[in-house]
Amino acid sequence: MLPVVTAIEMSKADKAAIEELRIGESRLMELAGSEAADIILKALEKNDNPEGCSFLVVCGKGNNGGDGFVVARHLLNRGATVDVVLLCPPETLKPVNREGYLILEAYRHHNEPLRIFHGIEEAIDSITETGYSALIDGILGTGLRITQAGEALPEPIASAITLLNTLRHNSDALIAALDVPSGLDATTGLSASPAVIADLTVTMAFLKTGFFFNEGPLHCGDLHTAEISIPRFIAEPVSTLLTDGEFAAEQFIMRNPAAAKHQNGKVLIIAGSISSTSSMIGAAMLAVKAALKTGAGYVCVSLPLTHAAAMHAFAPGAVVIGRDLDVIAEKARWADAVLIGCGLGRDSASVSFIADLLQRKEIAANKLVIDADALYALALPDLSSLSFGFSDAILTPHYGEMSRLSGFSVESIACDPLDTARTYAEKHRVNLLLKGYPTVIAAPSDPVLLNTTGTDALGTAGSGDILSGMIAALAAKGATTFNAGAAAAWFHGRAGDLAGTISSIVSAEDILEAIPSAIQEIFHIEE
Ligand SMILES: NC(=O)C1=CN([C@@H]2O[C@H](COP(=O)(O)OP(=O)(O)OC[C@H]3O[C@@H](n4cnc5c(N)ncnc54)[C@H](O)[C@@H]3O)[C@@H](O)[C@H]2O)[C@@H](O)CC1
Ligand SMILES: Nc1ncnc2c1ncn2[C@@H]1O[C@H](COP(=O)(O)OP(=O)(O)O)[C@@H](O)[C@H]1O
Ligand SMILES: [K+]
Repeated sequence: MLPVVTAIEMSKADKAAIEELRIGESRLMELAGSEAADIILKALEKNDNPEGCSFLVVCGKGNNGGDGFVVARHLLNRGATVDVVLLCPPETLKPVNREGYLILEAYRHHNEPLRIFHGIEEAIDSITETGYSALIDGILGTGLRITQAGEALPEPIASAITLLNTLRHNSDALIAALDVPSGLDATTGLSASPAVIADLTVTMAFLKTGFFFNEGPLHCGDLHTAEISIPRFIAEPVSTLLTDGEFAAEQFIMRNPAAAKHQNGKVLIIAGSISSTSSMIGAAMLAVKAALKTGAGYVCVSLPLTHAAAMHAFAPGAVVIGRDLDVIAEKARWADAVLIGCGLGRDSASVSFIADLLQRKEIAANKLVIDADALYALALPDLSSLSFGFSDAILTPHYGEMSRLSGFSVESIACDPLDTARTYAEKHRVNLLLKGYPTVIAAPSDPVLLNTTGTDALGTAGSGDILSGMIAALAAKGATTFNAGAAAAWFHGRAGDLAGTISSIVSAEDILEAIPSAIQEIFHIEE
């Protein structure tokens, strides 16, 4: 799994590479610039013949601008035409960046196809053509910190960003951002005003957390990582990792050829409810079917027995038990994992039923997936300490449920889901899967995982019930609830992708049907 770092973690890794490994800063910058030039030319499909291509490289006063000077030189070396805009007086550049700039000045004396504009006004006055192949953004990188979305950037940075976005809009030129699209906070993904909208981002050494949250995905375009000789070990321990297919495959434990149903993952699902005014049996049905489609050998579901026939018609393989607490506790002892919550209801009788269940040792000591109405109950002040008694549990809130559990507003959770999930998991000593895009999976101490599979295809009623059933199945088959949560999020996202070509019309039933393909696909990747 790839590391994903904050701006502070990146700067620590830079510092460690320079001080501990004694890699010179100019060596890092040389690699950053030459790799970026290579990646940009490949993205333009001009790697074999860059001659005839022209580039505009805009350089700020920090090291991001330093990367820009190196990119400009390598593009010139490959035969391209280059215009460079320097946004600050050259004498204010720090030595490593001034060196890059002075080399370019020296190139000019050799009649290279290079123009250097000093200041944004000179650039705007001189740039008449719109025939650039790409516009390269070396204005701001990980050094930018913003405190709120839409924060105004000062001049000349604001005009430089506007120039890039306008040229992109009025021509065929792509914007390639160096390290981070300028104006985007590399840690939070909050964007300043204005901020570069890149077609591709060539990031140095490691992906940044800000690419995945808030406005990050809207600004980055295609993500490429440049290897700049900052080895992974120097960034350890990594606090955030990106899930991938290989990780998901490892958590999917295959059936033993000689194994019977009760050896292939026994799941107990306590879900669904019926009142005089409504029925939420569908939530139980989706969770049950999802667990079966994810390969659970045996699924038992507790729901009002009046609905057993409907459940049998939908999922004949499932066994139905009623609501007797002792019968449920006995089944929990039999099960390898228990899922509680989907559609259980929020009236006082349902809440006390859930509280009774969560205090039963057969349930609390088992692998436990807690979703929906069980999260509602757990958020009540009297019950919030119950999570300390769980052996291996995962809570699966969306932002609304997280708000109730944590007391933070949905807005503040959306602003920093990574920190919200990490802090809650640490404080309550429980695993937490915070649903969203991306989904964040946090444990009390392990690194946090990010899952980026899935699209708005998953934004349909019942999609979360399906995810819970999938987590319970993977946990029952042998994974820890943390790993089962992260792997299920991966498969769930892929099932959404495979469920239909038009994401806007994907339904919960379509996602269910696509689960086997999403799992099979992983094993094809591995072959
Ligand atoms: N050794 C290193 O540190 C390496 C750094 N590299 C590059 O260096 C970049 C980071 O360089 P720097 O730390 O110099 O920072 P930047 O080049 O990102 O620029 C920081 C500048 O932005 C200004 N700034 C910060 N917040 C602002 C705000 N809210 N409004 C207006 N201005 C603001 C700062 O005063 C500073 O002048 C990386 O993104 C990467 O491109 C790479 O060359 C690899 C090696
Ligand atoms: N636009 C989206 N992109 C990616 N994933 C999404 C999107 N919208 C919803 N999802 C995913 O769909 C699921 C919805 O869960 P939830 O809100 O609990 O649904 P329900 O309560 O209807 O079962 C979560 O896993 C969430 O991450
Ligand atoms: K940049």
